[in-house]
Amino acid sequence: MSLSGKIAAVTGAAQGIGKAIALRLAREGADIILLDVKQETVEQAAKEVEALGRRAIALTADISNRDAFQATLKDAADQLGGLDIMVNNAGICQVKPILDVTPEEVEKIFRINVQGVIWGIQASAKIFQASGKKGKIINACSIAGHEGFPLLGIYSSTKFAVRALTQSAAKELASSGITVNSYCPGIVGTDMWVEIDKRMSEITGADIGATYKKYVEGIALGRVETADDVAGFVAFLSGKDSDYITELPRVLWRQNDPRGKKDS
Ligand SMILES: NC(=O)C1=CN([C@@H]2O[C@H](COP(=O)(O)OP(=O)(O)OC[C@H]3O[C@@H](n4cnc5c(N)ncnc54)[C@H](O)[C@@H]3O)[C@@H](O)[C@H]2O)C=CC1
Ligand SMILES: CC(=O)C(C)=O
Repeated sequence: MSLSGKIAAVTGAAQGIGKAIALRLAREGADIILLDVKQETVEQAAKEVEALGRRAIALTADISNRDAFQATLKDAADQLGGLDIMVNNAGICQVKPILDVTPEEVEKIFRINVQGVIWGIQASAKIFQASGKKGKIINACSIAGHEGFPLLGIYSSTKFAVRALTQSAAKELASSGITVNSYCPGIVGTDMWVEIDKRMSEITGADIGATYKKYVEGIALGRVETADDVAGFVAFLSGKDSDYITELPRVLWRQNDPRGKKDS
């Protein structure tokens, strides 16, 4: 697929899945706006994009700060000549029993994982609409957005919210030709999982590495997902071949059996 001539923004692009997405979209020909709270590493990631022959702008911004996030994104899009693809990837995890979680902790993760996605949808949709572009919005959900996991309850609830936002935005923005989808990885071997494993071991007493191993052993394909696996799917959602896909993931419409029997 070619993304030549396209401009993509990726949040949380300093490392992990976001960085892999930024580099993959650049390899497909897109110029990239990379945004993260980590200044040094996001600038380094932008240099890697430039080394692929693409234009890159590194932004240091916090997606939970609506005004600053939206203003820096708009400036960068103006500088590069527009925006075609918005990847709302940045997010944080939290490992804690529901009974122990504090109001500050709940507020923090919802401000980043949920509000940050809302501000990203708003900012990019307004840029697409102003330019008349049929842009693509792609949000980071998770398998935890489909099933609540023990000790990941608050995190899971933020990802359920991302799924709802994706579905609603897809319906609201379809008339502007904007598609809205999300990716829902399982266990991806990034720093996020290093942190989850460490926190799980503090809470449960399991050895370091044991929780990660247990989760990975349950994967049907027999190996952990990589950031590049996720980036490949996001590249598909960014390109022309996915033009008629919106509101992914969704529960497929249940159809009656044409022979007259109802499916169960
Ligand atoms: N690693 C995994 O197993 C899975 C991850 N995900 C989701 O994928 C996304 C990326 O995850 P990873 O790359 O694994 O995480 P990571 O922790 O390795 O990287 C996240 C990046 O987001 C940035 N970030 C965090 N808060 C930010 C904020 N307020 N504003 C701007 N940037 C911020 C961090 O600085 C970091 O560079 C997250 O939304 C995560 O919830 C979903 C399913 C599985
Ligand atoms: C971090 C995350 O989303 C999972 C499911 O591990």
